[in-house]
Amino acid sequence: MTTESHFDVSGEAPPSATNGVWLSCVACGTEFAPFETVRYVCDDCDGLLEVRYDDLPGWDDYEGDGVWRYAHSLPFEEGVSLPEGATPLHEVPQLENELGVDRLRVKHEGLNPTGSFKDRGMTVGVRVAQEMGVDRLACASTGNTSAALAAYGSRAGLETLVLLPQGNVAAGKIAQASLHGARILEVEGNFDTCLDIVGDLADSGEVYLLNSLNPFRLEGQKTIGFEILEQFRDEEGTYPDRIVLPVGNAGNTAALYKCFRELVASGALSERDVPKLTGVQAAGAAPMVEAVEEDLEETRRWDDVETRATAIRIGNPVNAPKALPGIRETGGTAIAVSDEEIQSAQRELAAEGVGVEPASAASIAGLRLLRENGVVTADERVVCLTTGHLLKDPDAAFTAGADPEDVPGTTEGVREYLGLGHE
Ligand SMILES: Cc1ncc(COP(=O)(O)O)c(C=O)c1O
Ligand SMILES: N[C@@H](CCOP(=O)(O)O)C(=O)O
Repeated sequence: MTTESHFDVSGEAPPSATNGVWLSCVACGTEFAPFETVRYVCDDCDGLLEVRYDDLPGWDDYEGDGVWRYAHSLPFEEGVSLPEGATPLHEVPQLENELGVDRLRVKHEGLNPTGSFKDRGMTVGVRVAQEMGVDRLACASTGNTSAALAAYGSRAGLETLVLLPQGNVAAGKIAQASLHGARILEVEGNFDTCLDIVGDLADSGEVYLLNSLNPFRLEGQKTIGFEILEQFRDEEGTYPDRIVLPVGNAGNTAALYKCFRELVASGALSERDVPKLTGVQAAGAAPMVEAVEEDLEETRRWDDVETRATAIRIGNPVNAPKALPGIRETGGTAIAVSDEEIQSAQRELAAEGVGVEPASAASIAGLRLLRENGVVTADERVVCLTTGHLLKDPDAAFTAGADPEDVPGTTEGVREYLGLGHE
């Protein structure tokens, strides 16, 4: 990983900082006060903003469990919490053996309170919304962000509005947003259209945007990285060589990269221990893979996206300017997988007891391809991120799983059906 980069996260607090926290534009470096004015991008150049700290802690500064264990790396000491984080790092011995890597672990973010990693971002994002004094939160969503926003927003007593792409959101996620009290707008258009619209509403101050364009959301998601490194190190005595993750709006890729850079800047992690960030997209929605393969500075917007992994059915990843350097500077890569490969991986994870929604299984499907083409070598220690719970998308689970069988309502009838002997 190179440290000579405008993504360097060390530095002295500017006068505009509040308690050693400020915002900095990743494109031009302009600095802003963090909580005085609501802004999502740079006033000068529209570049993405990131949260900066004058004090970057080391491992010993962390205490407790979950997202708020890492409070010293966050803008506040505590937030609206359900609580979130502290998800397991599963061993998956069959997959490890079959894929042929030295170590394979699965970080299952589906075990967060609303069933996805979005809760990590919302616990911080909603705390910031309270600080800003806003009363209406909003997001565009392929489903999980809306579920998390609805839950954390209602817990904070704030109004929530979610814009979903009509016909392309899994049932479990809409059910969550609905029951947690969000106002749900089903938009004629895809996720990127929803984000364009809610972005306009946010720009005119009608809503507070809690998509991952909001830099505070990514601070919460950054804790996935801290947790993976600590858990892996505690179990294996070393750090993973590679983290493989599904990519949609590219928030997690950006957040993990920021985690690594902060740890390097504080001296808590050496550069040679930084895991290679490896993104996986569905072949029908793969602008990040295209940008990596063609060595583009920016992603091209894909207007027509299609995949059964609806969570990553995204053609214009807003965090690409943060995530592409993350992939490149850590020595990682990006790869596209088919829906069939995703479904097989979903079954393979399920066979080890790990129930995930389709987008999550993309990480395993991608790792398989990268092993087959030799990009990932047999001596690697790999963590695959699984981002959402199986029950988020019951239809996909039924399609991938076995059908229930009708049987008579008697023991004898069931015995006969199963071909078992009589007593
Ligand atoms: C289950 C799931 N996996 C992966 C992703 C992609 O994550 P990111 O947008 O951070 O790339 C999303 C949403 O975008 C998601 O809901
Ligand atoms: N998969 C996401 C898409 C939106 O991503 P975000 O991280 O920008 O909120 C979802 O669940 O909506």
